[in-house]
Amino acid sequence: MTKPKVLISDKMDPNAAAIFRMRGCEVDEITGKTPEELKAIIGQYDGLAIRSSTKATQEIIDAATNLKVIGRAGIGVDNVDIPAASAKGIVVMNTPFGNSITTAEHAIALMFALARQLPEADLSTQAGKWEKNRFMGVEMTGKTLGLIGAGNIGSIVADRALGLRMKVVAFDPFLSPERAVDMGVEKVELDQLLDRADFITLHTPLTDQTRNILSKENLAKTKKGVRIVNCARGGLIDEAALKDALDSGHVAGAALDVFVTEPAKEHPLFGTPNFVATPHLGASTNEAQVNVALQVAEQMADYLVNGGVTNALNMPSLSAEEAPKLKPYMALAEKLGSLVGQLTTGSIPRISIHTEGAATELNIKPITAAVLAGFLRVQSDSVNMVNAPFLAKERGMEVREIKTEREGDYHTLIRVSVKTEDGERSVAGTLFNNSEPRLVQLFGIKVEAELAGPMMYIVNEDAPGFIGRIGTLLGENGINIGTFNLGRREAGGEAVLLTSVDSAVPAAVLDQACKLPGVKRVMALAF
Ligand SMILES: NC(=O)c1ccc[n+]([C@@H]2O[C@H](COP(=O)([O-])OP(=O)(O)OC[C@H]3O[C@@H](n4cnc5c(N)ncnc54)[C@H](O)[C@@H]3O)[C@@H](O)[C@H]2O)c1
Ligand SMILES: O=C(O)[C@H](O)COP(=O)(O)O
Repeated sequence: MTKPKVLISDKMDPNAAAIFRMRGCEVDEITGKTPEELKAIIGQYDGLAIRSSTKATQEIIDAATNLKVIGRAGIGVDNVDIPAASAKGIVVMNTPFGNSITTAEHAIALMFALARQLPEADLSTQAGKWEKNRFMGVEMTGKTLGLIGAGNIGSIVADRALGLRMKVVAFDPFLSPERAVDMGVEKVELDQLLDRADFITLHTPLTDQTRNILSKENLAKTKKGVRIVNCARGGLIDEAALKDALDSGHVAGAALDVFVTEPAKEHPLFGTPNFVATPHLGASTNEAQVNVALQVAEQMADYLVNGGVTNALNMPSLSAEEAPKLKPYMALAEKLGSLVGQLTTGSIPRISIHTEGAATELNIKPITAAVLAGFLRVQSDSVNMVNAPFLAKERGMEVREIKTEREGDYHTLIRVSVKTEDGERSVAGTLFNNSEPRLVQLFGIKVEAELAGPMMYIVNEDAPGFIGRIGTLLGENGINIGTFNLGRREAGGEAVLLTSVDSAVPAAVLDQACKLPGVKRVMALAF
């Protein structure tokens, strides 16, 4: 088996390359490439490991003919075109916790830098000025910190600020009142935060809702003398309005680690009094870089070598505990999806995934993704569990998930139903020995079949002599039968045959089968 090949395209702790090699991947470390240079080489790689410098744009993704996974050694993935990656079936992963403490500490460090004007005091002192009376700071104890965004990093900042005896108020629409109580913060609306905070720190991703959250208007609503720290993403603050507010003295200090345009080698804010800048250093400690490098390499290698998925942003994650239990269910789900996909034509406005009995205890998302992948792969080879939900949505398919905890005829069951122009059609399967996928119902007819390899599907009238005739036809054409699975609605009624064969049935043989007495439909299937 050829080894998966990974490109590390941003500066990363050497542990990442070591882990990739240890886990059986080939790895190249090539940093500082221009987009054109990256485009020229990306086709060779199965995995791309990045930090924030590499931009995984639509153009790069289009050129990435073999790419299966993009791993971000860090948190923010605004440098990855996730819809483009999803459409191409590429998993995008990040390491959501590896650098949170370090970044929170940087935010606290910048708050202290502003409170005591540390950078200016250092410059002045080392210039031999000893300006003891110029630098009058403020105490943080007793002051109010306004957190915009109270997720992983925001909550660590809150914890440290409470340790400094600050009062913490937080604006985060997704923060539950219970979590706010646990964190020891007061949940407030943005306007209240702006009105009350002596310090403001930002900890949200950059989205349409958070872009310019500290706009000119909102900066005007802040308390006079406020100090602002942004260690999250450039674009959360209107930089021109911030410059005006610093110049007017309304804002007493601002510290930015991140900028609208990076690298920020020149900027109107540079040189403004009470302004502190760092070059996107939030995650830059030895500890955080080792954490994210180890984690991203483990996660990516897991996916490339074993198909394990952790911290993916565009597909359901499978924990190490869940994976072994879910694996046979996903195989069953994919086969059922594929069977329905092969047996139905025309537009499918709705697909329903119904679990019964033991299957209901599992995370249904990977099962749904596997059904959709099996179903849509009939139309395109490039469909996988990552892009299948996305493609289903794009094709206007409603996806329903239904659970019935009570067991029916089987202790565990997955039923896949599609709405077609001729009505609802469904197939169902179970697991024998908790591990072997079996089809148990096909369009309302009970059967028992293993869906594997090349198969032939026949719908016929139940009548004596049919089995002999079909056996003879296949035998005369040198096609060996593996399994022979029959089912019927009632004696003499509609019957189905699903037979596995050792070689694909040629079109001419399918034609001859179609002409046998009582045969209504014949199809070759493949699993
Ligand atoms: N400077 C750096 O080097 C550095 C390092 C790590 C992370 N970051 C950035 O910090 C940010 C936060 O990271 P995190 O790990 O805490 O993320 P997180 O997802 O854990 O938390 C983000 C929080 O923002 C909240 N949020 C979303 N929309 C909001 C809105 N409109 N208003 C207010 N709150 C909103 C979410 O509810 C969530 O609680 C990310 O953008 C990340 O990229 C920067
Ligand atoms: O989102 C992140 O993790 C930070 O912005 C860190 O970025 P970096 O890996 O480029 O330092």
